[in-house]
Amino acid sequence: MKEKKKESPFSRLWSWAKDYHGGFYGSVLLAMLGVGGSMVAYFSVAAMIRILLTGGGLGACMHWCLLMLIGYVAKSLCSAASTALSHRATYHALRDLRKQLLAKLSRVPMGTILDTPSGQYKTTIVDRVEGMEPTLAHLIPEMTSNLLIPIFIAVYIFCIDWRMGLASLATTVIGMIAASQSAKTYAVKWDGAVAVGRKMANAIVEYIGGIQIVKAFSQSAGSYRRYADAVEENAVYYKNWMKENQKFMCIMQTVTPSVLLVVLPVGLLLWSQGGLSAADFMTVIVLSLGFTGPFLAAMSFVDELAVVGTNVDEINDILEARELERPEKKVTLKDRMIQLEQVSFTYGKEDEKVLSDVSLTIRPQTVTALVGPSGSGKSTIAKLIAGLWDVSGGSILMGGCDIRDIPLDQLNQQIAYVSQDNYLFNRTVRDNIRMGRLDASDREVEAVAKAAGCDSFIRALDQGYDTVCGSGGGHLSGGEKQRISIARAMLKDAPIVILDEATASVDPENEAVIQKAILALTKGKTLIVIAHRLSTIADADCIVVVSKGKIVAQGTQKELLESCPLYARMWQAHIGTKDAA
Ligand SMILES: Nc1ncnc2c1ncn2[C@@H]1O[C@H](COP(=O)(O)OP(=O)(O)OP(=O)(O)O)[C@@H](O)[C@H]1O
Repeated sequence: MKEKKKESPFSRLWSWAKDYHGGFYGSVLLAMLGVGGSMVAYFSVAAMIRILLTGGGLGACMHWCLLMLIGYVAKSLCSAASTALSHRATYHALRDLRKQLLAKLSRVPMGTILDTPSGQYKTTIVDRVEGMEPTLAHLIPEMTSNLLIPIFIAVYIFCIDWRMGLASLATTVIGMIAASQSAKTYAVKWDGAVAVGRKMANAIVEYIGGIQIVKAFSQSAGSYRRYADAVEENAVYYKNWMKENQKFMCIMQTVTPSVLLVVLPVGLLLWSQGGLSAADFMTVIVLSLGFTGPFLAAMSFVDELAVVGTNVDEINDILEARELERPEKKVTLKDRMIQLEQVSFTYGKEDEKVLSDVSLTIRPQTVTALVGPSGSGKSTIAKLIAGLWDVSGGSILMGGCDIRDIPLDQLNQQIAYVSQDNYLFNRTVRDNIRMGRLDASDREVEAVAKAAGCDSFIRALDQGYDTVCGSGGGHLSGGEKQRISIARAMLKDAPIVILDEATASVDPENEAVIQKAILALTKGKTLIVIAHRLSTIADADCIVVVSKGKIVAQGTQKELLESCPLYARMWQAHIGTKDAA
């Protein structure tokens, strides 16, 4: 079977900018008019020399002077308009591309996102996309026009005398060979530069993320090996690369403009033998001088050409990543019953099963608690129900429908999930709570905060509800973040609420307040709660004991105390801790 031809990076980039092709065509046209305008000066000088050598008058020369002025004005106006048009088209295209990338991330499995260091996403979405700017805004209009004009002049010189045509091209050909060598090494080296750059970005993101630990253990930036090594490696890589590349660039930049070194001797020889008129000789001299400027300008984009492939591939890797396969069309759910049927799950390696053969029925409007030792798989069960990951085996049904057959939006509307990390965005407290339901009024936000037991501490903050939470909620304590996360989930008013260790960071007094609030706010809803403090879930309709990825028992507290030794031990340990406290 014929293998599908890989799309070139340029056609891919061009297709990403498809809504703005008109702007790019316009900018190329204007750029060509601009370079053409700048060429008028050379043609005018050549024409004036021809006039003077053939005994023409001053009047004729004045016409050429006027044309030169018009050419200059046209060049300035057209170049400015071309730049404006190409940048407008480019930044709109880059904006759309960034939106597309972010939208894509919401459709890929969590595993893909968690397995990718966040520094890498930042580099791709911010830096690589920005790296497309020179290609779209400059390379397309400027390189095209700067290449076409010299070709036009070269044809003109060939028409005057083909030998002079060859002479005027000699240094440009050498320059092109050097430029192609530079481009070849550039493309290879750029791949390496991307790799060391990515390593450095990841190390920096990790370093900043763990800055508290670095400080707590008196580790200075220099002693943080991975970070320091990555920075050093990046610097050394660029230094060596630039050293290697320099020779090609030097050849191109010094040989190409020295066109007269060839044109003058060849022209003199032809003129002395009567093969070339003085007027034609002068015309060729002037035109060949005007020829190298645009050519060198065009060659300055060779580096950009070389990096396009790597940048486009990196962006494309995200755009083409496998998506969670979900239908678009809403389905009818019979009820809100959740059923796990022989669910197995692995985060990565097939032989490292985190859950195996888990079957569980969660009836609507009941409280189900998942308990068990650390690492037994409780959070994983919650994440699978919330649809953050796909099961590896078996199925999860909601209202009789496999959750893989429910559109992501519809599933999201059914579930409010408070995760362990209680992540808050670097926005105001009000905005963070409002993320539960974007159209909620200020009054509704405050009412839900009051119900979740956080109104009084929010009001005590410097700016009250308008206090900015800091990156990841860093300006607030663990318990405060947790309570705001609960309020956010409550505002969503989804029929199913999943609380993953929602009371772990709260002191006993507040825990009681929150428990009361949670019970009041989840009245009539299905509540799935994961709590290490067993006293908080003692009244649950069903307590599910998870151990080593399996469900070992389920029932009420009373039933489990009698029938499940693991639960009885956990309860005793919990009571013991409480007594000790
Ligand atoms: N993103 C992940 N990638 C790989 N392994 C993971 C991931 N998340 C959890 N695990 C592993 O899966 C197992 C179950 O983890 P899970 O968080 O579900 O346990 P848990 O019972 O909720 O634990 P805890 O009570 O300590 O939160 C653990 O061995 C854990 O190391």
